[in-house]
Amino acid sequence: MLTKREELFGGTPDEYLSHKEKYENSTRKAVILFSLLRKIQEENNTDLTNYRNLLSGVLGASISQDGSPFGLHYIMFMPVFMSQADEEQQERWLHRALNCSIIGSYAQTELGHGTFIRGLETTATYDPSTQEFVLHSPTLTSYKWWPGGLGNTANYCIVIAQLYSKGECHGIHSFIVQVRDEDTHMPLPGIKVGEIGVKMGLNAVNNGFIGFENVRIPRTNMLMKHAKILEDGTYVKSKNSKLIYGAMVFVRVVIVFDSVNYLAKAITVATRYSAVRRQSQLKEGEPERQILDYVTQQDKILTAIAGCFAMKMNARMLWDTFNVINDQLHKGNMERLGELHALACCLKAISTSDSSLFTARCRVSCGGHGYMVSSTLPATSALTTASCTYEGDNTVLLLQTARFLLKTWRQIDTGPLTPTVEYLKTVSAPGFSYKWENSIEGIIRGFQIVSMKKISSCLNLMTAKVMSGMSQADAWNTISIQLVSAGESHCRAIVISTFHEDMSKAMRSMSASLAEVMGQLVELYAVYWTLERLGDLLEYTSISGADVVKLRSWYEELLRKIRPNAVGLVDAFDIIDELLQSTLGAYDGRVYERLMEEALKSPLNAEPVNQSFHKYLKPFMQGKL
Ligand SMILES: CCCCCCCCCC(=O)SCCNC(=O)CCNC(=O)[C@H](O)C(C)(C)COP(=O)(O)OP(=O)(O)OC[C@H]1O[C@@H](n2cnc3c(N)ncnc32)[C@H](O)[C@@H]1OP(=O)(O)O
Ligand SMILES: Cc1cc2nc3c(=O)[nH]c(=O)nc-3n(C[C@H](O)[C@H](O)[C@H](O)COP(=O)(O)OP(=O)(O)OC[C@H]3O[C@@H](n4cnc5c(N)ncnc54)[C@H](O)[C@@H]3O)c2cc1C
Repeated sequence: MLTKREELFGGTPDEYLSHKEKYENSTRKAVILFSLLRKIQEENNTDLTNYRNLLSGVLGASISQDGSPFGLHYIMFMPVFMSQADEEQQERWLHRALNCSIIGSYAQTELGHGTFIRGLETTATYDPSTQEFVLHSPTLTSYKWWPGGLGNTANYCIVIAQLYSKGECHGIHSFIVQVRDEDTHMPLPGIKVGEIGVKMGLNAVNNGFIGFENVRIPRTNMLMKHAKILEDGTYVKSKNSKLIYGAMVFVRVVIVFDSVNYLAKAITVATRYSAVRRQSQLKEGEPERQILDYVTQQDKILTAIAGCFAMKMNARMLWDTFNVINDQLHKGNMERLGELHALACCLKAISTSDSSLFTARCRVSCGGHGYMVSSTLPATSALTTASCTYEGDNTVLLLQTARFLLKTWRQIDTGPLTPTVEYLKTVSAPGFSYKWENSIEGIIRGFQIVSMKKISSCLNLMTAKVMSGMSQADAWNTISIQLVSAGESHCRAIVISTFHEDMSKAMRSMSASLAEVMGQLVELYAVYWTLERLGDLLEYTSISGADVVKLRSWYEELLRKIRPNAVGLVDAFDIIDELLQSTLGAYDGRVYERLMEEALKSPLNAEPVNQSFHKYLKPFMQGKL
């Protein structure tokens, strides 16, 4: 009798399963895991606060490196319900979703549209004679494409469609639609649903497509917490049209935590392997060195560790900010919605692009063995690059942040600013003077000045172009590279200052030795990004060549100091081997034995001579083909 653990982590490695077998196996494992999660849920009432803990349980423990067919059910279907459905609808469906007696997905993106959601083509036309909506996919490009779990798993999904009533279009709204029979799982009439095929990664997520041929759903299937359609077809608008976007903000907040989880896996593998792997002699005649002793290796990996800790603290800040503002939104106070959207956008963009960049570095830092699927680094790389696209393409999200920053800058003199942007006022105040200094505080100030000057320069450029006769939209597009850069600089200033402030607070309750190591990570992160963004700092601050020389030695000194604690730092993530799923990163360090053990599991090693020898090779080599 297999234990739960063996059931979850045993069997043929996913990499040797067919696409279909991989899905079936991940569904089998998901059912085991989510039955356990369902038990946890039954012990606690689940609202948005502890919902995130539950969700990070889902994400952190998503046991297959290829994701899970139930992921979207937890990540979007339920949060959208909690934020967009009215009391009666939550009563009707939420409990069933929470105990997984229905499995949902979230269908927004279409073949033809992902970013520009106001351009979505799926329609929901209200028919007052039957008090129903008619859902329809008018074109091939209107087919929903990408929704996780929709291919073969979900029997319900939330569909985002253009709402028409009395001949008028009221824009995109959310609808709950049953897509498969709850008993037979057959697609319901008028519904064409399937799976989109093999992807670069996440091949257990079961991303699907769906098209509607005049499918009728009751009026009360429109999620009506904000906007409504009355029985006679009267449209009641939402207090704020942007509230429909709310779920995307929540998921972006979760993605920041998720990018930390993925990066923690990659650096655990790369760091442990770099402590085990010995290669080359530093001095003639000496034994070969641990590759972690090479400063170039430390440059790749220790900066990733610092980045992981930095983003973890910023994820917590974002979650706290989300909760504060979400409470205000529930009370009808929309004042900080724009700030929350801008913060969620830039932190989602920067956390995922950093995670993708550092994970790719971890892969190459492990040489050829880092290219083995059994190292888990290729799959983690495929995961992190996907996160730069889903829940909003990173470029587009940084432009959203820039849009908010320009609006803020235009109003800089009209009153106090909200917390995440009040530094703009400080560093632009008359009489504010600043001279570069090689210190954490000096670096934070420097990044804040760069951000402020970029935003100000973008606004001046936009104004000049519009004054010269260019349209607002063309001026925006012309300088959009600088707008993205302004969004990134703003985010980097926030990440460094949050890491420094929150870590300084945490260090007060640490032992002196631990506090020293944590302080070194903060310095390493700040100095690394200073050296990475030297161009901006030279353009907008008084940093000098002499400062840069000193920064470089400071950086190298930090790598030397952190090196002895590198393995201890990643062990602190405490990722069990079954979740790490890595021949290179397993806790026992038996790298070579594990590589060989995994290789022997390859079906190609089941027999000494593969059948292709007799069918192809031998006749070929004998000139008979
Ligand atoms: C956890 C990880 C596991 C894996 C899970 C994978 C899940 C993936 C699931 C998905 O991918 S679901 C699909 C996700 N799709 C997107 O994120 C689409 C991205 N596109 C957009 O969000 C919008 O199209 C975009 C913001 C880019 C532009 O929309 P609009 O053209 O309506 O906005 P516009 O730029 O004109 O701005 C209109 C106003 O809305 C505001 N706004 C836009 N999005 C908002 C938002 N989300 N929240 C609050 N406000 C928002 C914006 O700030 C602005 O306010 P102001 O007028 O006051 O300046
Ligand atoms: C693994 C994965 C899972 C997903 N899961 C889901 C899901 O469950 N449900 C769902 O609804 N969707 C899902 N998606 C879809 C995802 O949300 C979209 O892919 C994403 O929103 C980007 O849209 P797009 O693919 O149409 O890219 P596009 O918007 O076409 O972007 C392509 C390029 O155009 C650029 N671009 C687009 N608009 C602008 C602009 N205004 N200014 C400047 N540049 C621009 C982008 O920067 C990018 O470089 C998933 C995607 C992936 C990869």
